[in-house]
This record gives sequence, structure tokens and C-alpha cells, in this order.
Amino acid sequence: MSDSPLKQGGARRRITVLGAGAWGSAVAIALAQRHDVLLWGRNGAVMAEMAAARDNLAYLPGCPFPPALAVGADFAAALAHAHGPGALLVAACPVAGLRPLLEQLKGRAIPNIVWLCKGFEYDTGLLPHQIVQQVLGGAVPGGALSGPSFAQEVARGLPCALTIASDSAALREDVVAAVHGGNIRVYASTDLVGVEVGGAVKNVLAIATGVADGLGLGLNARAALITRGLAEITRLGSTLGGQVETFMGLTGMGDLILTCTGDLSRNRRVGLGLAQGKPLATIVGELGHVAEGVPCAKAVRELARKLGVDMPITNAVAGVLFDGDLPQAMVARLLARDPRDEMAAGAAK
Ligand SMILES: NC(=O)C1=CN([C@@H]2O[C@H](COP(=O)(O)OP(=O)(O)OC[C@H]3O[C@@H](n4cnc5c(N)ncnc54)[C@H](O)[C@@H]3O)[C@@H](O)[C@H]2O)C=CC1
Ligand SMILES: O=C(CO)COP(=O)(O)O
Repeated sequence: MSDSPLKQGGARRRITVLGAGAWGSAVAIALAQRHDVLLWGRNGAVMAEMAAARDNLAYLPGCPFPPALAVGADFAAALAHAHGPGALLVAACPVAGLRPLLEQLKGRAIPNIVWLCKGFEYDTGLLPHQIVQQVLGGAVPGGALSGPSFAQEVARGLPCALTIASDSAALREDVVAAVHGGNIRVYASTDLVGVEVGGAVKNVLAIATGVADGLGLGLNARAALITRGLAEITRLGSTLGGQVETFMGLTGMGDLILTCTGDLSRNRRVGLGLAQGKPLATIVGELGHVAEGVPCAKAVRELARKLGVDMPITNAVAGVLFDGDLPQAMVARLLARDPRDEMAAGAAK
């Protein structure tokens, strides 16, 4: 990034990761190659087990913790760890956990807040940055770190590229300086809405692609779903104020391709399970992890309806998830839609 004004590399920092699921653990492992990292989880017994095994056996087995990674369940100690120049506080819980986690941070001295979750809040239809704004106000610099990044690969040190989106230039610089390097590239963006909408809606589309693949509809159908899915992301995202270029980038098309095609995706696996006729509760139970596309499908369907944005694939996924529609009927309904001009259908609304 020699041509970029953003700084990179340099000082060892103190970083706290709040949330010890697959993604929080993977990010903590990657950052502890270069920084002093504390991984906090809310369950004392689980964190004690993790500390003894030096491995997150439940959520990310087989990825040993580096020496600079400490783990614990003491919230005050976790916050105290994130101090000093360039310190970072990272929220690594699902969208459903973000509001309660932020409530715990209210009124405490924190350097900043970087969130990793992808989705719209189920009940309110809010994006993560709007939840942060509601709970913490504008006083704390914050940003979304997103992009195509399976936890298992990041924890193993395989290459990936992410985007930090924030209104704060200082926060963007801090995150790039701390995270960019080695096998991780970090790009910066000011388009918080665009980055968050891409990360949220791609999970719903991964469920759709899983359904199509599970029904054996072929690679042509998969490519069509991904491409028309990108049109849905772009329609909703630009209506909400995101930039079209963002949807063509890492957090839009990049993450959409990864999640729709990679069998490590939990959301794609939900779709594969639905195609086998499994009940949603069984699929989610077997996953043992969050599948953000499930609550997000409902939130996006309602938001799009309110805004008058056409999102047929999202609506079809929500129909299967919540209205008892059969996966085969979902496909038939999508195919039976009236023909339309490709580019006009991709424009806003
Ligand atoms: N796993 C992955 O490859 C990636 C996941 N993400 C996103 O990161 C978020 C978290 O995903 P995962 O860690 O994979 O999920 P996970 O299902 O593996 O783990 C979720 C963790 O969050 C914790 N949690 C839930 N509510 C909490 C709260 N209120 N306070 C503290 N901890 C809480 C749970 O105890 C659990 O440890 C999701 O929004 C996901 O979309 C983003 C990029 C990659
Ligand atoms: O967001 C992810 C990869 O970028 C992870 O996707 P899943 O939650 O579908 O596993």
C-alpha cells in the first residue's frame, strides 16, 4: 500500500476480541501473530476449557492458539486490556448479540469499536452501524470489518482480503495498521451502508444457492442466482444510500461468490439441508453455529417491502424459511416471473 495514505504494519498493539465463536477465535488467532490479543467469551466454563486446551474445541477445533493470545471470561479485564496507542476493541458476536454486548459497553471508557457481524437486526431491520449509533451514540469511533473470509481458512493463516468501513479516518488507519500484513490485506472504505448491506444480504442468497445446488439444478442456475442476487444487493443497498461500486467489491460480489459457492458456508449448508427436506430447526441444531441469513431473510423481506424494492430471491428464501413453501416451489416461482430488461431490473427500485 505504498501508494496509499493509510499507515500499515509497525507497533505491537493491545487488542480485545469480544465473542469467542468461530470468527472471533479466528480473528484473535490471526491478530495474535503480531499483537497482544485477549479473546473474551461470556461462558466462564467454556473459556476455562479453551484456556487449558489452547484451542477452541467447540467452534474452531484444530487451530492452536499462538502464545500472544490470552483468553478469559472477565469482562472488566477484557476492556482493561484494550488500552494504549492503536488499541482496538472488536465485537465478534452475531447481529442478535450486538445490542446486548453494546449495552454492556455503555458508559465505559473504550478506545473504539470494530464489529464483524453481518446482517440486519431481526426485530428492527437496522444495520449494525445503526445499532451502534443507537446504543453508544456518535462519541466512539466505530467501523465494520467485512469481506470474504471463512474462519477456518483465516485461522490457518491462508490469504484473505477484507474491508474496513468507517466514517472515522483515524479508525480506518488504526485498523489497517493493525490488521493489514502477512496474509491479510485490508482495504479502507467510507461506505458503511454499502459494506454492511453486501455482507448481510449475501447470506440470504447463499441459502438460495444451497437450495438450488441441493436440488441438483446445475451450475447455470447457480451462476444465474449469484448474478441476480447481486442485482438484489445493489437495488436494496443503493436505495439505502450505499455506493454501487461497493457492491462490486470484496464485501459485495466477493463475499457473495465465496458464500454461495464454498461448502464451508453455514448459510449455504442451510440451503442444502432445506433441499433435502429437513426442518429448519434440525438444520440449525446440526450446524451448531449461527446462520445469519435466516433472521436476515425476514428482516430484508420486510425492509424491501417497506421501501418498494423488488427482491424476488430474498422473498422466495423467506417463503421457504417462514411460510412453509417447498424448495421446489421456490424455484418454480422464480422461473415463472415475467421477463424483464436485465439492466433496468438492476437499477435502484
Ligand atoms: N465464521 C465465519 O467464517 C465468519 C463469520 N462472520 C460473522 O461473524 C459473526 C459471528 O459469527 P461466528 O463467530 O462464526 O458465529 P458462531 O456461531 O461460531 O459463534 C457465535 C459466538 O457469539 C457468542 N455470542 C452470542 N451472543 C453474544 C453476546 N451477546 N455477547 C457475547 N457473545 C455472544 C456465542 O456465545 C458464540 O460464541 C456473524 O455475524 C457472522 O456472520 C463474518 C465473517 C466470517
Ligand atoms: O461470512 C462468511 C464468509 O465471509 C461466513 O459465511 P457463513 O456464515 O455462511 O459461514
